[in-house]
Parts: sequence; C-alpha cells; structure tokens
Amino acid sequence: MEYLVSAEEMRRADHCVIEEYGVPSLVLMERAALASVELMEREGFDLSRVLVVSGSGNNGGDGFAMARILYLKGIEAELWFVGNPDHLSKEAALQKKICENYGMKFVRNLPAGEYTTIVDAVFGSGLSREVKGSYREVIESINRHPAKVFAVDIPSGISSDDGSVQGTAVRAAVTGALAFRKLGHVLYPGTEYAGRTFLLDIGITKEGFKGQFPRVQAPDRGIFSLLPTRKAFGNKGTFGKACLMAGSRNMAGAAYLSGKAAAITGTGLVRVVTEGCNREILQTLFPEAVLTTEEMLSEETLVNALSWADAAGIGPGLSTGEAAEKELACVLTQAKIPLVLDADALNILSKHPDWLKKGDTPKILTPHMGEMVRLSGHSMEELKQKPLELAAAYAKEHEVILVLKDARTVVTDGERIVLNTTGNNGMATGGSGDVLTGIITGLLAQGMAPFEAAVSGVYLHGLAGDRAAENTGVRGMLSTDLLKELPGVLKEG
Ligand SMILES: NC(=O)C1=CN([C@@H]2O[C@H](COP(=O)(O)OP(=O)(O)OC[C@H]3O[C@@H](n4cnc5c(N)ncnc54)[C@H](O)[C@@H]3O)[C@@H](O)[C@H]2O)[C@@H](O)CC1
Ligand SMILES: Nc1ncnc2c1ncn2[C@@H]1O[C@H](COP(=O)(O)OP(=O)(O)O)[C@@H](O)[C@H]1O
Ligand SMILES: [K+]
Repeated sequence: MEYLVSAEEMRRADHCVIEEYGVPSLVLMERAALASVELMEREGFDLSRVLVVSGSGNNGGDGFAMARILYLKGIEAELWFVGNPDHLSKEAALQKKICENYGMKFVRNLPAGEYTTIVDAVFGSGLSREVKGSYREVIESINRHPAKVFAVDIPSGISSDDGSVQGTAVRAAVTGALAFRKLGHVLYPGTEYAGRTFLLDIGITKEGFKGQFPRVQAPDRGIFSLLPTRKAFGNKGTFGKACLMAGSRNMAGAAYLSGKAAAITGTGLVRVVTEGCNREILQTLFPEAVLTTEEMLSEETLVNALSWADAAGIGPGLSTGEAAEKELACVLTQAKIPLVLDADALNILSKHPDWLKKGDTPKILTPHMGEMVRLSGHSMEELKQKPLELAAAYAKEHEVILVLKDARTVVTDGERIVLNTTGNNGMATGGSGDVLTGIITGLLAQGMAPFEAAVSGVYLHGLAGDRAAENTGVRGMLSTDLLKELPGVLKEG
C-alpha cells in the first residue's frame, strides 16, 4: 500500500532525512526541481516561454531551482517572486540569489497571454492558513491565464491534510507530488485542482518515518497478492460458501447483483436467501446460485443458511419492514461467521443502534454518506469535512470495520485507515453498492481476514468501475457492467 501523508507527517520525514540522516536540504531541493522539470517535459508542456511563480518558503525554493534548470537548458524562463522577502526560507533565499546571479529576468505581474507554461511554486505543504490579499490575487491571475499550469508538490491553496480549498487555489493541469502523495492530492476537491498527479522520488523514503508510519494508506496493485490463492486440487467446497440475504418484493435486482458479484469473485458456492416472489427471476438470471426462498423467512431457515455459509452479506434491497427487522435481528444474534451489513440492514440499525452489540462475529458495515448520517448522527457537512476521523471514531466505538462509501471510500477498523483511489463517478448508479457487498462477502467466504477483504473488495470494485468507464463510458455504465468487468480485473492480478 502507498502512504498518503499529512503536512505534519511530511515535515517529520523531511526533518528526519535532513537533520538525522544528514542529507542536505539543497540536495533534496535540486532533486525535486530536476524531477519536476523532467515531468513537465514528459507531459508535453510547451516550454517556449515559462513563468515560475515563487513564494518565500521551500516550495518557492523548488520553483527558483526549476527556473534556473530551465534557463540553463536555453529555455526562456522568467520569475515572479510573490512572497514576503523578509520571510524567505534559507534555501529559497539562496535559490533566488542564484537566479539573480545568473541575471535571470524577474517580472512584477502576470501579463495576459505571454507565457505558454506557468509553474506554481507559491505554497506547498507549508500552507498554514487561508489565502488572502495579494496572494489571492496572484492565484486568481494564474487561474485566469491561458498557459498550462504545473504545480510543484501541491497546487497552492490546497490543504495537504484534507484537500480543502483554503480561500482560493491554483487549478493545475499536472502536479508533481514530492516524495509522497499528500491526503490533499487524493481527497476532493484537492484531487481535481491537482489535475494529473505524478509521484516524484526526491530521496525521502519511508525510512524517514523511523518506524512511526503515516496514519493513512491507499491500496495499490499489491492488493492482488492478498487475494485468496486457488489450490489446483480445490473444489467448490474449499473455495468458500457465501450467503447473500438480499432483495424483497420489487427488489430482485439487489439479490442478483450482490449474489453474482460474490460468485464471480471466486466463491465456490453462493446461496441467495430472499422472498419467494423473487425465485423465478433469480433462477433465470443467476442459475449458478443456490436459492432459499420463503414468503416469510423463518428463524430456522435463516439459522440453517448461516450455518451452511462461511460468510454472509445482508441488506441490499432487503426493505425495512417488520419481517426485515426480524431477519436482521436473527442474523446478528445467531451468526457465527463474518458479516457484511449494507443498505437496508444499516437503515434498520439506525433505528436500533444497540443491535450492533448482538453477537461477537466480525462485522463490516458499508454505508454510503447518507446511510452514515443516519447511523452516526453526524450531519452530512461534518462527515464531508472529516470523513477519515469520523469513520475511524465510529469503527473504534462500535468495534466494527467501516467502509464509508463516497467518491473516495474510507475503510477503517478504528486504528488502520485506508483511502481508496480507484473508481469514478460512473459508479454513482443504482446497484453498484450491492455489487460491493457481494465482492466483500465473497472474499470473506474464501477465508480472507475481514479488514483485508474490505480493503481489497473496495479496491477491486473501483477497478471494475474504471474498466467499465474505459469500455462503456461513465454516462452509460450500469452496475451490471461492474459484474462484466470484474473477472477481467481479477485476471490482472
Ligand atoms: N528541504 C525540505 O524540507 C524540502 C521541501 N520541499 C518543498 O518545500 C515545501 C514546503 O516548504 P515550506 O515548509 O517552507 O512551506 P511552503 O513553501 O509551502 O510555504 C510556507 C511559507 O508560506 C507562508 N504561508 C503559509 N500559508 C500562507 C498563506 N495562506 N498566506 C500567506 N503565506 C502563507 C508560511 O508562513 C511560509 O513562509 C514542499 O511543499 C516542497 O515543495 C522540497 O524542496 C523538498 C525538500
Ligand atoms: N464519484 C464517484 N467516484 C468513485 N466512486 C463512486 C462515485 N460515486 C459512487 N461511487 C461508488 O459507487 C458505489 C455506490 O454505492 P451505493 O451508494 O451503496 O449504491 P447502491 O445503493 O445503488 O447500490 C460506492 O462503492 C461508491 O464508493
Ligand atoms: K505549489
């Protein structure tokens, strides 16, 4: 997994590499500048005429060094120093002096239309307050200019900690994230301001954390190595049994989507437990499933289904009526296997929060933001502002694994926090959460540990969404497209 760092965690790693390991700060800055120039070239920036806009901190220092590197390559690179000369960092002051010594051109404003590329080196991870006054005007003038913008480290005005816009922020086409991606590169709206983001190695590595690692990680292709191995001599019994308690009258699709997702994630056997009215449609759509259908599911039927399974998912399309309430209460009390609770199971839980204490099997809750508002009592605004903190606090308090679904889904057990970066807005379509429930239940049934199953499920679900976006497009894609793409995604590993 990849570390996503806060400004403070980045400062700690910088400090350790410079002060404890003894790598001179200017060496890191030179590497940052060289890697940034190389990235601009690789990304096809038109370097006919470049303006580097530098502030007084080390982000500005990176900018001065980039301007000098471009200038010495024969590129027409000019500088606009917009910082406070009395607050120049030692390194920025030196880099500025070097540019002056070379006789480079400094400008005092941003004439419209004269530059092909603007380098934004006003603020980096040291942004500490809202952008106001002349800085605000500088950033707005960069945004008005037609030149393509390259942001050094992070667009100026974006908080490294949460991706928020601190008053105003530069809209970049490309951002070169130095050493680690900050949370602000990944969280909205920062991620949109950053444009295409590339990670640049400048010599600060995880050794800089000295064992005290950042709190948040993002899953990457390493996830594939966690997936259940398939023994050549395995059979459908050894590849796990998943039970999906889903669907109700007029909601057969939820049972289909979640059940099928569990099956195509590699689960040996899938049982769908649902209302009798869904029998025929499920037999037609999903003949691979074992069905348990009754008009009113009895406790005995539910207990039998649970004792057959290695993992169960409950909630998609379940409805919230009395029968569904009884079903959930029974599952929470009787289950001795890991559970995934989604959709209507969560809506019922919002009315009976003490039910989470029933039973002692691992539980994965997969609310979207609306469901989380009802479950947690926090407002949408609070959740949007602090999704990581509030998700972790909820998971810790209720001793569950929480998958808080949004454009950037958070998975946490209260200690570990994972922020997923796969997926796209095409997945904001009915039933895509049902597919996720099925994937996670399937991974659990195959023996994955609950936290790993939740993280891997969210990652794979997002990748299936990304393949669907490529092949079908975000407007036209449906939840069934996720089912279509998932086998190919699993084959990539
Ligand atoms: N030696 C190092 O530590 C390295 C730092 N690097 C660069 O240094 C950056 C961090 O440098 P700094 O910590 O100096 O911080 P920044 O350069 O991001 O900015 C800090 C400066 O801006 C001021 N400031 C912050 N918010 C402001 C606001 N809203 N309005 C007006 N002024 C504001 C601060 O008082 C300070 O003077 C990174 O983003 C990266 O680009 C890289 O050069 C790699 C090595
Ligand atoms: N803009 C987006 N970017 C990435 N993923 C998204 C976006 N919008 C929705 N998703 C994902 O799509 C899924 C939607 O789930 P959910 O809201 O439960 O749908 P449903 O209830 O219709 O099944 C979640 O996994 C969510 O993270
Ligand atoms: K910047």
